[in-house]
Amino acid sequence: MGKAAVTTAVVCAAAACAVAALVVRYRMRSSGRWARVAALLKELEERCATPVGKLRQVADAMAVEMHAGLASEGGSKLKMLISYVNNLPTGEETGLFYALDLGGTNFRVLRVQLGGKERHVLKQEFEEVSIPPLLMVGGSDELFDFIASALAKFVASEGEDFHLPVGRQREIGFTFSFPVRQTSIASGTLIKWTKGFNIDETVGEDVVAELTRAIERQGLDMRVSALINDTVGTLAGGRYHDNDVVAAVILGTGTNAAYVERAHAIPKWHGLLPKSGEMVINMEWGNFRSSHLPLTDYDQALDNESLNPSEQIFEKLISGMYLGEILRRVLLQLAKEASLFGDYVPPKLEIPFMLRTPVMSAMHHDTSPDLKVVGAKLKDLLGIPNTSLKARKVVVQICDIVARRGARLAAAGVAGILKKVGRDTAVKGGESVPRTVVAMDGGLYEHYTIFRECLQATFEEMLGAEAAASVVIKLANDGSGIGAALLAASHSQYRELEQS
Ligand SMILES: Nc1ncnc2c1ncn2[C@@H]1O[C@H](COP(=O)(O)OP(=O)(O)O)[C@@H](O)[C@H]1O
Ligand SMILES: O=P(O)(O)OC[C@H]1O[C@@H](O)[C@H](O)[C@@H](O)[C@@H]1O
Repeated sequence: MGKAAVTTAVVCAAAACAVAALVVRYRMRSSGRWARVAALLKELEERCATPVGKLRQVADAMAVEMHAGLASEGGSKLKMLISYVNNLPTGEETGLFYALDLGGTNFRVLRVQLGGKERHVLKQEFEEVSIPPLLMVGGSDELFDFIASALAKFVASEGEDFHLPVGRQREIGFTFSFPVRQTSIASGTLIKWTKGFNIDETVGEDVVAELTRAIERQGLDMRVSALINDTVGTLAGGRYHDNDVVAAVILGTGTNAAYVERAHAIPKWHGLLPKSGEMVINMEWGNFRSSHLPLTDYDQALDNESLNPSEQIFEKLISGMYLGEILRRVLLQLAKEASLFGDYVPPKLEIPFMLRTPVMSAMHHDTSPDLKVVGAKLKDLLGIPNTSLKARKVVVQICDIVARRGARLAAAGVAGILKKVGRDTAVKGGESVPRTVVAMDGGLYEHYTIFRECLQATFEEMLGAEAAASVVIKLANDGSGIGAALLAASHSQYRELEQS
């Protein structure tokens, strides 16, 4: 073989060796990378684990904290707020009533013409607007003026089908989805903001007075006849259609629960005992905290960097505002520590709340063989193109771990309430336990199917088939809107006139 040929052969051989070495190095690095991914996934799974024994401890702790919160003000992280609702709708309510529902993401205005026992809701109309994020952290008057102006526009569109007796004021049920220390059915001071709201000047103020002033600034002649939390509204709306409703849970941007307590079981209540012998309690369960909660470093970091550090820990584990953010934090860690998306960290993955729960839900529900929805969301929203199927599968696995932890903890919360009211077993004191209904609402519960189904299955796993058979957990869609209007009706300033 000539010299040139030998040289060529040697060069080719060397090149081949180099390529082989590169391939081996790549494969080794790649296998090392996926081993690191697997290790981090395993650690996450272990830290987020919610075996049924742990869930029972969470449920027991919830029931204990409920007792403590009813015993004295400040007795527990659970505020167990008196709602001043001691008569739930009878179904006989009649007339035109408005409802305003200020939630964590959306603001809804609603009007309803009630037709009494036989005819119930004759007609209802509502509008929903997203709350401009800047108003959540701006001035108090700006927020309430935004609400009042939306109300004024809505009232102006009132049609012939809605009618009010001559000379009467339009009345409003005001649903305010934040913790309020109520002083009556239609007054109460804001304890603190939660979720994405943070307006210092409103804290400690009477939110009905704030709204009333804003309504006057709009030149509207309307009166707030009931101030309620959205869980209380959902309970009232649920009871309107099903007399067995004893509790309501919201799983939306935030999370919370309300339930019907026996008035004599509220040591901190020094008012007159209501004739009904009952009082609806707004638990503010988002602030629940227990050593049994499976907290990870991701949760800790999220809490430390939130608007309300060390507050609303239960809410930060299970509600819509936070599930997507937890997922983002885990993906960021895997991108940094295990090059999940290759040798660079996608810049958008560094931005807090860049990954919202509806996107997480869409990826989690992707059933396509190549997970193309996952690929598209990663590319379009996070600027991560050309992800491998392997990486997409990891994303779905993390969605599953985070969402199931949230759903299982929510189920434990419901079990805790039922334990408090003695409805968590099939038989109590020799008597079979009556049918018990928990009204659910909120965009997370309504739209995140895997989350909702996991909550239901976990609840049955915790209680056992026999006890769970007497408990119905059902969606009470927009219960808080109708509920607020019903409670406005049952506390109307004209009620005595109608009864006389
Ligand atoms: N398709 C979805 N999948 C999962 N979560 C969703 C979806 N749509 C909305 N959500 C969650 O529901 C929340 C809105 O809940 P909703 O009850 O409608 O309003 P609010 O919390 O303002 O009362 C959103 O913040 C989001 O976290
Ligand atoms: O309907 P949203 O906005 O998800 O609110 C649910 C709960 O969110 C919590 O943050 C509030 O403290 C509760 O009062 C409220 O009920």
